[in-house]
Amino acid sequence: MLEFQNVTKRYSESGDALSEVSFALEPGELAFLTGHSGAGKSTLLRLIPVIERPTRGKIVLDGQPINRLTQREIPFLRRKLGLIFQDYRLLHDRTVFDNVALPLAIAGYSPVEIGRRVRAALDKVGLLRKEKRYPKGLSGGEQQRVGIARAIVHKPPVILADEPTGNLDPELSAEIMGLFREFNAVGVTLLIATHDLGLISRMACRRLRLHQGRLLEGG
Ligand SMILES: Nc1ncnc2c1ncn2[C@@H]1O[C@H](COP(=O)(O)OP(=O)(O)OP(=O)(O)O)[C@@H](O)[C@H]1O
Repeated sequence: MLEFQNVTKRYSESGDALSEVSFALEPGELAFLTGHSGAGKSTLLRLIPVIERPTRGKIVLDGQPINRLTQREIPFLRRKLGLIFQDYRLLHDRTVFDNVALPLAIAGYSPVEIGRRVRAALDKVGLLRKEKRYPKGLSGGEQQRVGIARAIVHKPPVILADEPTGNLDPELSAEIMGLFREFNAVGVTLLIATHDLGLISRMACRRLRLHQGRLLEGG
């Protein structure tokens, strides 16, 4: 479903953030991406939606090599991905409903279809009754669940999460991980970057470990 072949990412300011990284995730796999601060986790995740491009090497998503995609083709690639961030990245002047609806509105879905899909996504994360609220009035865990609903509303086959529980206490983190497991149980492929080694040990999943831009384990 996702393959990295000898991927290197060099920043002119700071050198190689990733060096010769190779791994493959099968459809329906759930893997954690770990490593010290600055190991290259965020860089690796940013290459997949083509927020950044690799310096060398090849990346294949769902059978499609993504290296040479044009700017026009990138939105179609991103429809296969659900992106989840540590800081939620919600729009604070929009309701919960509108935040989750945003990707569908951009993709041109009809209002009826948007309503149906947004409510299904909010139901999945347990926030159906809060659709009219604004993000500021929600707890951190609830805000992250809005971020997750937004990431899954278009039913992507792959979810990428960058420190999704970084701002949450252990109980809420476990809740979020429970949601990821549910998505995984219906066949979604997940790659989750995290520092939380306790959480990883409890989940018994594959671990890709980066150290100074190199994949030391799990490749
Ligand atoms: N846009 C950028 N321009 C220049 N250097 C960058 C850029 N983004 C990341 N880097 C550098 O690349 C290296 C890897 O950073 P990255 O953010 O991928 O690590 P990380 O493992 O996600 O760290 P953290 O856990 O602290 O978020 C670091 O040395 C960082 O300074």
